[in-house]
Amino acid sequence: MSKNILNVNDLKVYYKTLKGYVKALDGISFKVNEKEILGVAGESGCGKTTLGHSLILLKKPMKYISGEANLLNKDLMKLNAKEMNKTRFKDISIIPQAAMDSFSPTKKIKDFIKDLVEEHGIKADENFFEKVKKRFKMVNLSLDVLNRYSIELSGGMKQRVILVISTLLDPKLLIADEITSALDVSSQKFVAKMLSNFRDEKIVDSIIFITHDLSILYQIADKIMIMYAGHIAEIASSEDIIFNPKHPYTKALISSLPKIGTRFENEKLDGIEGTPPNLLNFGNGCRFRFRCPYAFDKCEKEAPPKTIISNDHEVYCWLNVGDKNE
Ligand SMILES: Nc1ncnc2c1ncn2[C@@H]1O[C@H](COP(=O)(O)OP(=O)(O)OP(=O)(O)O)[C@@H](O)[C@H]1O
Repeated sequence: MSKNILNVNDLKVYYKTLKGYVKALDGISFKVNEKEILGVAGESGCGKTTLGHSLILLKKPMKYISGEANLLNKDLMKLNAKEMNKTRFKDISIIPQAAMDSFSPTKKIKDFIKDLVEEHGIKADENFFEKVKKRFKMVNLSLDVLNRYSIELSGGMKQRVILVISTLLDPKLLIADEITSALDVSSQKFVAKMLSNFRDEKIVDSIIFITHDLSILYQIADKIMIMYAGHIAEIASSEDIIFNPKHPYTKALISSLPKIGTRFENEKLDGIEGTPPNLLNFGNGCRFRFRCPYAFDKCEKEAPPKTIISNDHEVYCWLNVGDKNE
C-alpha cells in the first residue's frame, strides 16, 4: 500500500468579511498518497485556490475554523509561523496562481533566485547554483537564462524557472495552482510533462495540481477531485472521473468539454442553468441543488454524506446513497 503524504480531514477555512463568513472550504476530506498527482478542478470560486493557500499560509482574511491537514503526521493547521516557515519549501511548496508576474523586471534571473532563497535562509553559493543548473537542464532551459531579465523570457520559460525554484529543496508535496492557464497548448503540455517528470525523478513525492482544464488533468493526474461551492462533489481516478462520473456536476463538467484545452470557466455548462451559490449564505442541503436537474426533497434539507462507490471513488450526492425515496 502506498504511503499517505497528506491527510485532510473535515477541513473548514472561511474568509471573514463585513457581511459574514464566506465558507470557501466547508468540511473537505481527502488524501494524497506518495507518488500521486491529485488534480483539483471545479468552476471559478469553488475554493481551489483557498485550498492550496490554506495548506501553505493562513493569511487574513482567511480564517481556520476546524479540521486537520496532516502532512506526514504534522498538522499544518496547528503550526505556528516559525514552524510553518521551516516547513515551507522543504516539506510543502506552492507555485501560486500568476507566479509568472512575481519576477522583478530589474533583476537578472540569477539575482532573483539568489534573493528569494536567501530570504528563506538558504545560502545561494556555488554548490547551490550547481543544483540550479542541473535542474535547468532537466526542464530544458539553457543556462544563459540565468543572466537574462524576465522580460526576455517567454511565459513557458518563466513557468519552468518557477518550477525549478519552488522545488529546489525537494519538497514532499508540491501545490501547482493554475500554472498552465496562461500558456499556449504546447507549453501547457510541456510544463505538465515536467511536473510529472519531477514526480517520477522523486524530486517531489506528490503533487496537487489545481486547474480549470480537465483535459490537462486527464493527461497527468492519477486522481481528480471535483469541487463545488466549498465542498467536494467527487473524487476518483482520472479514468473514472472522465468515463464513469457519478455526480451530476461532474457529468455536466465532462459534457461541457467540447474539445481538448477548453477552459470550462468560460463555457456554459450543458443543460445546467445558473451559477454557483453565494458562499455567504446557501442554507442547508446540497449546494448543487439549485442547478441540479435531479434534485429532490432531501437535497434541500441536508448536505449529502460521502458514498464510497469503489476503491478510490467517492461521491457526495443523495442519488448515490440509495435512499432517494425516504
Ligand atoms: N480575500 C477574500 N475575501 C473574501 N472572500 C474571498 C477571498 N478570496 C476568495 N474569496 C472567496 O472564496 C471563495 C473561493 O475562492 P477561491 O479563489 O478559492 O476559488 P477558486 O476555485 O480558486 O477560483 P478561481 O478558479 O477563480 O481562482 C469564492 O467565493 C471567493 O469569492
